[in-house]
Amino acid sequence: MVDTKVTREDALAFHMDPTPGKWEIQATVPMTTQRDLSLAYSPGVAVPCEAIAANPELAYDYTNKGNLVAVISNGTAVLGLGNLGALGSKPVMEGKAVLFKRFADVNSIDIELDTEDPDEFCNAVRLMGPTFGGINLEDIKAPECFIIEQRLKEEMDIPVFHDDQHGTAVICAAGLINALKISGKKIEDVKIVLNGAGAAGIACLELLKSMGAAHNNCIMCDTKGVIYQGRTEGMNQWKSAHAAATDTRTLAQAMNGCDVFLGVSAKGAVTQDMVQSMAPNAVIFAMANPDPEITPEEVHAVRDDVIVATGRSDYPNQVNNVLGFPYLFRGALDIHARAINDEMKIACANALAQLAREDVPDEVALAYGRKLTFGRDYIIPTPFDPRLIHVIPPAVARAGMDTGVARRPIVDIEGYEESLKTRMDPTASILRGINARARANQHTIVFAEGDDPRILRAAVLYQRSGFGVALVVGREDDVKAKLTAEGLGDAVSELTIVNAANTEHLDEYKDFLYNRLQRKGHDSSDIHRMATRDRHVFASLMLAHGHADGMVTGATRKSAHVLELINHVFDAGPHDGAVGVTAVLNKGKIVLIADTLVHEWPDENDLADIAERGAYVARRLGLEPRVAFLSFSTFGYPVSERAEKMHKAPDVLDARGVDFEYEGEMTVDVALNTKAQEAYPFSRLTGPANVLVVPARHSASISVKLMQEMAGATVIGPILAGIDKPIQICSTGSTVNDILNMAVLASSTAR
Ligand SMILES: NC(=O)C1=CN([C@@H]2O[C@H](COP(=O)(O)OP(=O)(O)OC[C@H]3O[C@@H](n4cnc5c(N)ncnc54)[C@H](OP(=O)(O)O)[C@@H]3O)[C@@H](O)[C@H]2O)C=CC1
Ligand SMILES: CC(=O)C(=O)O
Ligand SMILES: [Mg+2]
Repeated sequence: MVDTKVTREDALAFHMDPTPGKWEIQATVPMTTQRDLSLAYSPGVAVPCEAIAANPELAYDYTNKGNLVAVISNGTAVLGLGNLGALGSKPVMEGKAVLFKRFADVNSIDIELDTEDPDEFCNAVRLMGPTFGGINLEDIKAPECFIIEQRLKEEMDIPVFHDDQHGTAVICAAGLINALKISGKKIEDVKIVLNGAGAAGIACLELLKSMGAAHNNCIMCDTKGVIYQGRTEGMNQWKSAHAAATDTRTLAQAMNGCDVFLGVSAKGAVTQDMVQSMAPNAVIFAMANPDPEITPEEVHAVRDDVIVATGRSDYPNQVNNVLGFPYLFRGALDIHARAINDEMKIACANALAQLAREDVPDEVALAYGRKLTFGRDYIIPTPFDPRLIHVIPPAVARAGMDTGVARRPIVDIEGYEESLKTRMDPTASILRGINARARANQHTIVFAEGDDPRILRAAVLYQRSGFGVALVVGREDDVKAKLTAEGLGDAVSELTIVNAANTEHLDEYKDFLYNRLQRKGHDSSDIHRMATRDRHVFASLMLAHGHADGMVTGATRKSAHVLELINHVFDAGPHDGAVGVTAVLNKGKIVLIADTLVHEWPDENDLADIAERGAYVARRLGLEPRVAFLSFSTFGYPVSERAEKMHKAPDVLDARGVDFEYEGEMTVDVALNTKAQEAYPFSRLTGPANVLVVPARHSASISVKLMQEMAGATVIGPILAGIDKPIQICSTGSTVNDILNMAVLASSTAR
């Protein structure tokens, strides 16, 4: 099992911070001037209104309809939790909406309808049809969901898709295609038992039968047991269609000798005895959420030849509709589809199955912390696979065009595939990589400022998120009181509190410090005071002695002051090759800015050092470095004494023969904008720069803080590079999340 423990507190905090819920709305047009107002609203808005009234197709050009999907529920079958009502279902629906955005760049809003009456439900949805490019129905119980979906499909001219039925069926089919390939069985021959005759169950069995599963080989069960021909209790027309000619009456009897078990029912419905009675090389998809019918551990305890999948992300083989609905709708929206038909669903299932059989890119392996190769523990792509967005929607769109549901077919399908690649935020995969490396490293991080509640919360999160061990420097009674005040009293026993009074290494630390500082004006009582009372020095001493792998500090004091203290223990001055590198993430881009900490006014040799350190950090983050030396001039114009050192720095790197791309001097737009780069065809940069070496510390500070304040960029760092242990220096305004990010970055870059 992948170690991603989630506590009740984590789940509630995630839904409360930074603002209640999981999404908000942003404008895509400027709304600052009188002219903007006149265009966006009256009188300008009248023009597209009249155009659309005359030709409804134009709604796809002048409104957000074409990329907007409603996730609609009445909360009658929320995951496997039962009828929680419309409001109770809202967290799941908000979640589906953000999954649409995150995985396929589809804008989505959740709508919870407070009715269990299919007529009322259908009326409400039908009336809002003009707003959306598609309707994703979610967590509506059977059999009402069948009536609702069927009626809305007939009445609406946009795709209406009940995710729990068809999304689940598509992923289940994709997984089963591959599981049967591995177990060497054919879908036409296998005996299938499906538990749960609701929305998901009926749709799964229907799709599998349309793909070749034999009616006589399939048995469906519900809370009353086997659905056999002639049964009357708890029946409806959809169950009747799958009633089997069989003498078996219970799930246990049905599973005896079967090849495939599919569970879309409830937690714990399957026992180990049932598993033992299945045929050799059996397949079990226990898809109930949040808890499966049987856990992989329970299966593996009694059988080692079974291929197991669940609906959860913390086990291998996640058979969950998150792999389907974002991409099915992406493909459907991009052809302005009238519907999502069976051919589009089957195309999606086949494309997913095919993708799992292909070589997996390193970045996916990195994000999951393990090598993924087609086999028992990898029968279906993982949700964070970046290929999904450009592989699955084209397959769906093609099938839609071939079957006549496209209002606007795609002419250049290759161009379409390329455009899909640019939809996703590349910083997400970088952050995932950093997290995965940190988790794999399991490093110990010392948090120097254990008297600050933000630091304590970040330390608790670091440990609880499974990154490794967090040590906090502080007084035990103070840390306990502060954790308790933060509502984290239970974390007191989890965190290791370190200080001069409880370490056995104090003499060793003091000797080390005395040796370094005796000729720098510090006597032994200074040394004692520093080692015992200054938490920055104490934490640095722990790091220097290998009692931690990385350090986070700076949340309570100015970084220049903290750096001075660290310098008592480490050679982290400008002449020691130390450099501060800050990562700035915004709008899908990541750039490293250096030197943000150590060199006040670097000369060309220092600038070359800074470039080398920046390139090193870039590689540790999984980026291939492209370094730009920034100035207000580009390649010698305008001539200025101040720009001269930036002009010369590339020559220094030429002489050093480094193994990364660099160029300069140049203005920041030339460094970051490929269009602006076209004016300099001789430039050695093959793309936008990702390491920006700035002329001085003041320009570094100004650019980072400007990005943070004006653009809302995420800033991680500075990380102190060039010394052999990672030290992260936060800013005094850092949030808990910023501090956690810094700890994770320190951990991922530590050796
Ligand atoms: N992994 C995935 O992607 C997905 C998983 N699911 C999961 O599937 C489950 C069902 O969802 P959905 O189809 O939407 O819900 P529905 O309410 O439409 O259907 C539930 C069905 O399960 C049956 N059932 C419930 N408990 C048991 C049990 N202990 N033994 C046998 N049958 C039982 C019910 O039987 P009866 O008819 O007798 O009441 C009913 O037929 C949920 O756990 C859900 O989380 C759903 C969609 C996607
Ligand atoms: C995954 C999903 O949609 C469900 O469990 O209901
Ligand atoms: Mg669902």
